[in-house]
Amino acid sequence: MLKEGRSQLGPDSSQEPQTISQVGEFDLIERVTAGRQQSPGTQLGPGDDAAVLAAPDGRVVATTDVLVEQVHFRFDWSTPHQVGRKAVAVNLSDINAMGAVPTGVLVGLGCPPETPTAVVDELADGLWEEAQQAGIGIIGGDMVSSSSLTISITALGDLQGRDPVTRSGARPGDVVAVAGRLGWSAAGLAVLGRGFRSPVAVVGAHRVPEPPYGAGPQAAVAGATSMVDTSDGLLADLGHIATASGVAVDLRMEQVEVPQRLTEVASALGADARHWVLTGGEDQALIATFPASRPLPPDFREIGVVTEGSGVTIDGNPYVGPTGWEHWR
Ligand SMILES: Nc1ncnc2c1ncn2[C@@H]1O[C@H](COP(=O)(O)OP(=O)(O)OP(=O)(O)O)[C@@H](O)[C@H]1O
Ligand SMILES: Cc1ncc(C[n+]2csc(CCOP(=O)(O)O)c2C)c(N)n1
Ligand SMILES: [Mg+2]
Ligand SMILES: [Mg+2]
Ligand SMILES: [Mg+2]
Repeated sequence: MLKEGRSQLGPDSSQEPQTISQVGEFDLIERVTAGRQQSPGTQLGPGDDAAVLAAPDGRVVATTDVLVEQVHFRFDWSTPHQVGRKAVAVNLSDINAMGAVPTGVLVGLGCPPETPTAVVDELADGLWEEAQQAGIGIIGGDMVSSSSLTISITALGDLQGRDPVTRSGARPGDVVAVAGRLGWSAAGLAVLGRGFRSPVAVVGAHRVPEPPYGAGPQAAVAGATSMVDTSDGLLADLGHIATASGVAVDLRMEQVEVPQRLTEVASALGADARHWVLTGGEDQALIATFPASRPLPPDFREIGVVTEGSGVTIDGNPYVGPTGWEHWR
């Protein structure tokens, strides 16, 4: 609700404000935070100089991902609600990739003054919906004026007494496995980029990723030696494991599924579905390595092996071309 005296409305102050500059900073904060349900671990939520969260494990997992209009999303391709969900999902995905469970998120929002109030309302609903799906709340944030709409999220998580699963523990002989979708978001991006709005299965995957929440802790319990989420692309993100662990990774292409749905979309667009699966980002799948002696946890499927050496190969051959998204390239 708007508080009297704060809003700078035009001559007819009974009108609902159309833009956020008419609402003002503090009423906007009130608008996006009021009446929301926090998790039991939140001892102090939004409203003070900082929030206070319980840290049951005694350690806190912390990660940040920033999303910028025209770089990470477009409002002619996605609704504000979808953008809000995606912004939280990509952050919770990094908590998942450490083998942790999320405990709270903080949301920094930069908006141009002419941003419609309805856009921020819907964005906030999307942010909250994805957070609440994970059983957490938005425990704080910041609102500033900016030239393009920017969402900077910090996610916090709990290791539940387990060691974090880092990028650096893969060992020769380990199996490489994946949980979640690969290539779907890139297919959706290609469809939207050509001016189409369907098929909804791929467009939806681009608008709101579906990270395999729960598979991260599952991998940790199953003894994963390394893990990363796919934000830039399978080959690029596997490259982070190879580099950090000082090993080579070889993908076995007969094990890497190229879904029929993606093949159909690719053939309609004259594109290459295999390329989407190997280098498409933003699916927020998990790639992990496991000792070959241990059974893979249920959400994971084998896609390759870890060997001695360096870099990522496919059936022993290097991949030619960009392996994933890189900013400024
Ligand atoms: N400006 C920065 N200052 C300090 N550390 C940073 C900065 N930018 C990135 N990092 C760190 O570098 C590492 C890699 O960052 P990156 O953003 O690639 O990770 P990610 O979130 O897994 O990937 P993505 O951004 O594609 O989702 C992370 O540990 C991140 O915290
Ligand atoms: C309008 C628009 N154009 C292009 C893309 C594709 N894209 C942007 S950032 C990124 C990698 C992950 O980002 P980060 O590394 O910052 O986490 C990808 C694949 C998009 N989502 N929206
Ligand atoms: Mg990551
Ligand atoms: Mg990330
Ligand atoms: Mg990235």
